[in-house]
Amino acid sequence: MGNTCSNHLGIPPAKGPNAVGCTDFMMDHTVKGTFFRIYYPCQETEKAERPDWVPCKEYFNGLADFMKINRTLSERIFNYLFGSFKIPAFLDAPFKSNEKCPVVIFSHGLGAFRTLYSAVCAELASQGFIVASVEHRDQSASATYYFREKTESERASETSASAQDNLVQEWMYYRSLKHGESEFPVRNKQVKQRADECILALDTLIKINSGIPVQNVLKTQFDWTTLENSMDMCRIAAVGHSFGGATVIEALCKEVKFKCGIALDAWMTPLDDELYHRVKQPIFFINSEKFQWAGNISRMRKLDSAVIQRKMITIRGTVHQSFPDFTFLTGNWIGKLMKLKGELDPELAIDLSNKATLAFLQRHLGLEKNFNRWDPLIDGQDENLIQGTNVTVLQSAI
Ligand SMILES: CCN(CC)CCN(C[C@]12C[C@](c3ccc(C(F)(F)F)cc3)(C1)C2)C(=O)Cn1c(SCc2ccc(F)cc2)nc(=O)c2c1C=CC2
Repeated sequence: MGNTCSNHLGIPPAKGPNAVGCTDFMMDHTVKGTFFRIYYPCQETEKAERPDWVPCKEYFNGLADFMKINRTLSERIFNYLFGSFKIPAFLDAPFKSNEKCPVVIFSHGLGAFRTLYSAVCAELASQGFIVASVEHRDQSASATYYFREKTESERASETSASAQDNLVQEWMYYRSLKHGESEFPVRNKQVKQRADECILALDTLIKINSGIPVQNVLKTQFDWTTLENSMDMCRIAAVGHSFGGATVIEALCKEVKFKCGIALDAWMTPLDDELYHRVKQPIFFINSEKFQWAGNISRMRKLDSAVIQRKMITIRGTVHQSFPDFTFLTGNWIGKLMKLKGELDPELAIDLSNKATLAFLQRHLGLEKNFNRWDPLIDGQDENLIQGTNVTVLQSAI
């Protein structure tokens, strides 16, 4: 848990009936491969430990770049503030489920990376889902890494004794917009790559499910063959936060295997106008009260349909950062100061979002669970929810 003085802080444990395991997967040695963390229902084990929430310091460096603050100073601050937090899951715990698991592919926001949404992903896994939280290599992540083969000169230059396998770990950091560079072309190219990476992650899970051997370049203690025939490949959804919300819509458009999508405080700017009439699956927009604006909402309303279920709710007293894990990891006043927390208790906020998400997934994946008890949340029926949006959108803008 966090440092002693703030031991009430930490990412809330998942509420579902299953214990949650997590492990990492990286395919092949190129930046074009897929890299994701999976969260899954696991056997209760005492011996497995909880992994660090931020896997290595390069991520803090990347966060500093993203927030345009000095690296060395911020690395110490981040390490002090967040360095000791663990995520609510057991690293490499053995997979266990007595039924086929529905699948969720999760896409992070601008400047985030695969581990920062564990309160959402672990909750879904505790309710029986297998969740792959993708780490994007479109330079929208604060940091990410991949392996490449050593070049001749690299091999030649190293001392023969140290020559491990011939792989080099390469770090890729957040690419900020150049001065005067227009945003749309960059973000539109990124959202297309992000959707492809979500589809590649799904294809990898399909291979694993059908027993086709896939190579994980990361050395983990997890036995991937235990996932053979464990996933229900007719029940697949995409979920994402902010830029990841746009990625959900792009991915639904490209891949019909995604039966529905849930966009958490979606940022619609990166999407092509001609995409809106092409996407055919149900979509659920779960918005914060403070982040949205008329132009963004009117883009979401372009997806309104009389025949395909499109829903929107707004959670009162929430901010953009109410969805990633940071919202749980600072005290109240610093959290509000840094806009990591809204007025509503962060655990209540994410609980409402998760329950509404589960109800929507049950409805559109045809699950036989009891998530339908949270159906009223889909229509904003709760004191902390607004049906639709609090933002006033001019009728003409739709
Ligand atoms: C000047 C920087 N400028 C960059 C364009 C704007 C920076 N910014 C607001 C921030 C992220 C903030 C943040 C994080 C983390 C701490 C910490 F202290 F807790 F670490 C503090 C303060 C800084 C709140 C956003 O970009 C908001 N945002 C996000 S935030 C996703 C995220 C990123 C890093 C995380 F660690 C967790 C979550 N994802 C999106 O897809 C989109 C947007 C905006 C449009 C599309």
